Amino acid sequence: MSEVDLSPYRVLPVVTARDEESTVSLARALLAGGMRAIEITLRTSAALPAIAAVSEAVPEMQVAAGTVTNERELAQVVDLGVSLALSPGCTESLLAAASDAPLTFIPGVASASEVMRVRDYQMPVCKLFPATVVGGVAMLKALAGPFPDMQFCPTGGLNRDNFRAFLALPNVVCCGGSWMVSSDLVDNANWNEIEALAREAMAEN
Ligand SMILES: O=C[C@H](O)COP(=O)(O)O
Ligand SMILES: CC(=O)C(=O)O
Repeated sequence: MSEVDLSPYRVLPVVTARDEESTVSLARALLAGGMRAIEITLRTSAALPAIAAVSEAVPEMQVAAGTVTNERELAQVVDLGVSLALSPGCTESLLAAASDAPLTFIPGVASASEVMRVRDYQMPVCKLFPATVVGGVAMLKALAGPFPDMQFCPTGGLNRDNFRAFLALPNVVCCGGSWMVSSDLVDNANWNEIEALAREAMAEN
């Protein structure tokens, strides 16, 4: 595994790609609002071309692949030259493949046992998913006790009202969310509002 440091990004926008053109416009709006990383989830057939297009057209942006759920998808993003990949979960086969892959991998966890499984692979950062469902801030405070060496990127249920409480925790390196890239904003090409929401999220972090 290589090491991409998530700490400078603070808020990772979690994007569902519609097509290459709109995802490039979206990435430009996020960048204009001060965001320097974007997670493009493998939830649509547009995702892989959109990852390639944003990497090419917006080189200032750290492009991450999200929703990587198995070895085949991991291989696809490695082939694209992606340097950062995230998953909602942490199967043994995915952890084993990712630990040998030339990228930084952030697996998803929802329990102490899953944190232990990830730590067995010497991966220091986990996505807590779905963060607000599995205990939110209280869960992260509780995990800090047995796992003082682990850092988290809580994702799932975060919004403009609650994300700062997550970022204030010492074991939170970054948080993820889609509130600034909601499908109605993207479908309506509302880049100005996306830029404003990104700027608001990045203020005073
Ligand atoms: O599955 C959802 C994404 O990981 C982000 O979660 P969110 O839409 O609740 O911010
Ligand atoms: C849950 C999430 O953020 C992901 O699919 O990577």
